[in-house]
Amino acid sequence: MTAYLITSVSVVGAAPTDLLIRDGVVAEVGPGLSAPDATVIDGTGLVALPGLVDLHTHLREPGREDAETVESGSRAAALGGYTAVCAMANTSPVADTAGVVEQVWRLGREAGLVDVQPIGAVTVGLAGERLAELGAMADSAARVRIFSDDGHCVADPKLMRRALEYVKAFDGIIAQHAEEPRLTEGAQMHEGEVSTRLGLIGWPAVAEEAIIARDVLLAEHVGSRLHVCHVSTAGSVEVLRQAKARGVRVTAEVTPHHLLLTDERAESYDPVFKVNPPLRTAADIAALRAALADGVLDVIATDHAPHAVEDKECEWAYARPGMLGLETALSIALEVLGPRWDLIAERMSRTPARIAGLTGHGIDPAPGVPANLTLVDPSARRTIEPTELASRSRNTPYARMTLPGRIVATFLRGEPTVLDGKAVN
Ligand SMILES: NC(=O)N[C@@H](CC(=O)O)C(=O)O
Ligand SMILES: [Zn+2]
Ligand SMILES: [Zn+2]
Repeated sequence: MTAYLITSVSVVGAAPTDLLIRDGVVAEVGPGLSAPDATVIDGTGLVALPGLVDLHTHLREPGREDAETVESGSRAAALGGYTAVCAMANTSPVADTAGVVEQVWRLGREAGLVDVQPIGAVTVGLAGERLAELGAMADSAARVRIFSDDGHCVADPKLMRRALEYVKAFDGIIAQHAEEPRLTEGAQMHEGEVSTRLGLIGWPAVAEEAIIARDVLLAEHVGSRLHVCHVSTAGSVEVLRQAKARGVRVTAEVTPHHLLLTDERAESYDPVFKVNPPLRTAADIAALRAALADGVLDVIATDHAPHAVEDKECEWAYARPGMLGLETALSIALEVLGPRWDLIAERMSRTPARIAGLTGHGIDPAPGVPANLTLVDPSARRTIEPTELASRSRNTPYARMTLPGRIVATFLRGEPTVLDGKAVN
């Protein structure tokens, strides 16, 4: 195993120091380290962060390997500075049994680029009718702790209650895609001025807020853990703020795209901007950013949603919702938050690792800590070229945009997965 000496690097924004990585851990931290056998990486101007952790990734395997595989998505993740991702269950077949979650987990180990932690479905086939084998998935080799029907809402309140009750036994979490289906029938974009002007059926903010309000009450009643996926509206933030003030065990995530892009992007009719929940208004973005800073929103999660060309390059109404996220998330965080490294580490690494129970991740580089970390060049700017992404899909909403920050290297348990900005394997 090669040792790595990273010189003059800022650890989460602190004054420059040296980092020695050896035998899978951070062996030493301090100025003027020497290690003759180590490969030296000049860290001048770079920031070391604990490896990023994504609570919400779609890897598409099994079933849509043309759009992404566990391996291609893992490579995209590593290039984005991630050392662990949670893989959503809306694959084909659905990850609703111990067999499928173990398959995804095993594929992740074989790829070896990030730790892939499968999320299990809440209901059989994501159909919202009966609970999946949550216990069998929890007891499987994949040790599933987060369950979600993401892509669909667990709309039936009785099923949602039973799911929350069930996972309480092993301190599991239900991660909800909050969308009241009756309020979003035929919806194409955010319901507001722009949808009226374009004549597209709207997806009202209240369809999200009503489910979150119901679910925090259910979680409170049951005393169980709820996680809210991709929060997109100012009203949702207020519901969450009140629930947290009451002590409800709820956590919430926001995506990079909901922090940056507005519903006006739909004016182009370019389906790359079609996503669920839809892009909202500037006022929503302001509320989401404030909530991310004050902690009502716990986590930035990518909702990386690769789609094949034929599912995206078609008429808006027929296009699948979803956008790529893994390879651009840190740049968007820098664009939105600026160089607030401690906040970035908290929202993109420490807190998501804690929520998912991923031991060894989300820990700032310090002696003895597993060497799961990433090196960022904050002064670099890069123009996003879809064909240069490692994802098998091309549906990035940031094509040809110039964004701050570049991932220089990523280490998983002391082994580089990315060096000089390029994937190692
Ligand atoms: N976000 C999306 O627009 N799409 C996701 C599903 C989801 O996250 O709801 C997908 O699987 O493509
Ligand atoms: Zn969703
Ligand atoms: Zn999703």
